[in-house]
Amino acid sequence: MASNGNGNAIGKANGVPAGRNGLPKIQTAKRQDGGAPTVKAQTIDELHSLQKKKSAPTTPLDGAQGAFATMTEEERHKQQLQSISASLASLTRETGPKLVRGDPARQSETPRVSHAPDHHFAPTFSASDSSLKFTHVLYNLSPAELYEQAIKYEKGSFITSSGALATLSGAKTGRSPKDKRVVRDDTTEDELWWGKGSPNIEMDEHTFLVNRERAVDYLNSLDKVFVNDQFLNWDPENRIKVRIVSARAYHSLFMHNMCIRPTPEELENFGTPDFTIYNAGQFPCNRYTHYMTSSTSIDLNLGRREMVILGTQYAGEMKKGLFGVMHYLMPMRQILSLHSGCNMGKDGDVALFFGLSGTGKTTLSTDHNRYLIGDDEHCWSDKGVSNIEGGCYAKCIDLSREKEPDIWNAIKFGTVLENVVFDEHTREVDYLDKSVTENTRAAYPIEYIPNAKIPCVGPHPKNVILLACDAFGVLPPVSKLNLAQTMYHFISGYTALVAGTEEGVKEPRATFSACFGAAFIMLHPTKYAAMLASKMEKHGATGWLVNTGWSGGSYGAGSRMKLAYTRKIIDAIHSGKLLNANYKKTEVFGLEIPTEVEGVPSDILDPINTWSNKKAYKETLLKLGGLFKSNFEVFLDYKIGKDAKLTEEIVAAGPNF
Ligand SMILES: Nc1ncnc2c1ncn2[C@@H]1O[C@H](COP(=O)(O)OP(=O)(O)O)[C@@H](O)[C@H]1O
Ligand SMILES: C=C(OP(=O)(O)O)C(=O)O
Ligand SMILES: [Ca+2]
Ligand SMILES: [Mn+2]
Repeated sequence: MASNGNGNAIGKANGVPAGRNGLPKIQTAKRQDGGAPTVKAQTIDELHSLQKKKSAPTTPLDGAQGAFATMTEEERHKQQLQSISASLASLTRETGPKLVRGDPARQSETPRVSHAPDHHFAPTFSASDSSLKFTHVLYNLSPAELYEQAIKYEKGSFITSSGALATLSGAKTGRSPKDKRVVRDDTTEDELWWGKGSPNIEMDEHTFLVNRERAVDYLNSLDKVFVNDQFLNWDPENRIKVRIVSARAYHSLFMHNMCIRPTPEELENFGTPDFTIYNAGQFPCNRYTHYMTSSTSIDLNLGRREMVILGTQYAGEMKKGLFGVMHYLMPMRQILSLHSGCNMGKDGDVALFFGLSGTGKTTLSTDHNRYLIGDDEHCWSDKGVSNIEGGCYAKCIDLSREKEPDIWNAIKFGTVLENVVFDEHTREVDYLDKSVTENTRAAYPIEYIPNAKIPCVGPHPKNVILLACDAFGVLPPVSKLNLAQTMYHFISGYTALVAGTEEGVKEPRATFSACFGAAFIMLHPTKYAAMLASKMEKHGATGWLVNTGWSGGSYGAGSRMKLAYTRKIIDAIHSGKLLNANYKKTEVFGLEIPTEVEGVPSDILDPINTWSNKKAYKETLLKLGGLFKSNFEVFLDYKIGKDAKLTEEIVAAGPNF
């Protein structure tokens, strides 16, 4: 600042006499008390030990409540280690792994090493070296601790300028649905959906155990493993306890963000998990193992309540794997599991956003004017809706502060940023850069969204919005559906697979995925459809089909629907205005489309107006209609619900030409 004749400006700052260059002089004078305050430490090690106070996350008890209130910290640790030791025990050897709590690198600082009780440890000559080593358990670490672990030990971990943890997921940057297998046993044989169209590719119990042993051996061969004990489902009566054993801080932080985080009291009473994931993703499966067709295998065993991951580090496998488990467990309790986002207006009006990956569930459910219940996985029970997860997983390719401010602001300390590219020096992320993958992702706790509704539950939905990203550009931006049409489109699950989320998809391609989540459903689609129909009917919900894909031509010729327009359409659905608009019926699909929506140019509402070549439009429309018809053929033999009339209506609700 230039001097303007004010004597204080140069001579003194805050009353401290100025030294050379006008800067305040450094105080070196001795204090009256005989010296500057000194730390209460005699050695450097002691000084460092002062830095950290004992706290909750790894020792979750404040002593007051709970059945274990009388337990000492040591006893509690012992019990936790016993439970984890049981999780990690080999099924073929006599000895369980010897577990130690804490970071092996820090053992000098925390000398109190508690050994896992080795109940069946009896040294024999058959014991291998693996049973003689220790495995350190990093249990429910905090985000800060996980950052340190990642940055120290995992190549490709960096802190971005906004504080997020940038990581690389390795060779796989999307899910591998073709490598996902489900154990077919006497029970699942009858219960699950097998065969054409089903995501459940079978494997036998023995092969599962071979892969399980491989994963467990790999994990036990490491110096340390991360263990997360967390919950799924905000409906307290239907909460599921999950344990995730993984080798990377990245995976542990991802699940910390994505699952529901237990309070210290809840963790204290955690007990035995209902489901366990063994994530040995850095280690491949063995191609000589029966059924293995690549180095990647994601194996689900519902009987054992376990999942094994080999040969992929893509973190989405864990959350979507658990989603599959919920698609099995919840319908058994008459609860419908939904691959949908969910939000609620100020008046308590709830909307569901169904859609396949990349169609806009996360983007459109994250709405500054509404409460976010969740972005991806929900349950609909007799009491209303509940989120399964405790976090969101947003696509961030082309993310901008202007278009998606809430997601932008959620990318801060604690958030996992997968496979993004950033400036080497400033660590500013370039969200346009697809060098690593188009499927760049951010995983953050749901409370990072300012309007998150905690607990993440709400009343029965009023609107059921089916999102389709139509790469052909012939579906209208919005159509109002009757119940039969809603069911037809729900079972069809049409969209274009957008590049990146699944391996090998490089450009949008038409796909049909039953219930908008065929990769995750475990029962026949008509089971979920029947539940959805009866719930929508009972609670008077309206169905909508929203095309978030192309307009003005197919992919390559037209362009993606403007997000601003889609938001206006969604606003009109929420407000109830669209329910009472004027409608006309389209050819072929017989969809009811509004003639006007506030804030949206009327001419785009009927896609024919946006195509310069009307003949090409008509041909493309018929082509898509044909794809719908042939896709639906496999469902014609099934009855939906108890009422045969509904089935007939649903079949008739498809394209007609
Ligand atoms: N009209 C639109 N509606 C919704 N999303 C759009 C639209 N146009 C572009 N997008 C982009 O498409 C992507 C949708 O991804 P996301 O919301 O994460 O999907 P999902 O949660 O269903 O997997 C986002 O990157 C979003 O910015
Ligand atoms: C993470 C995924 O889901 P979504 O794109 O629906 O968020 C996925 O399909 O792998
Ligand atoms: Ca999805
Ligand atoms: Mn999503």
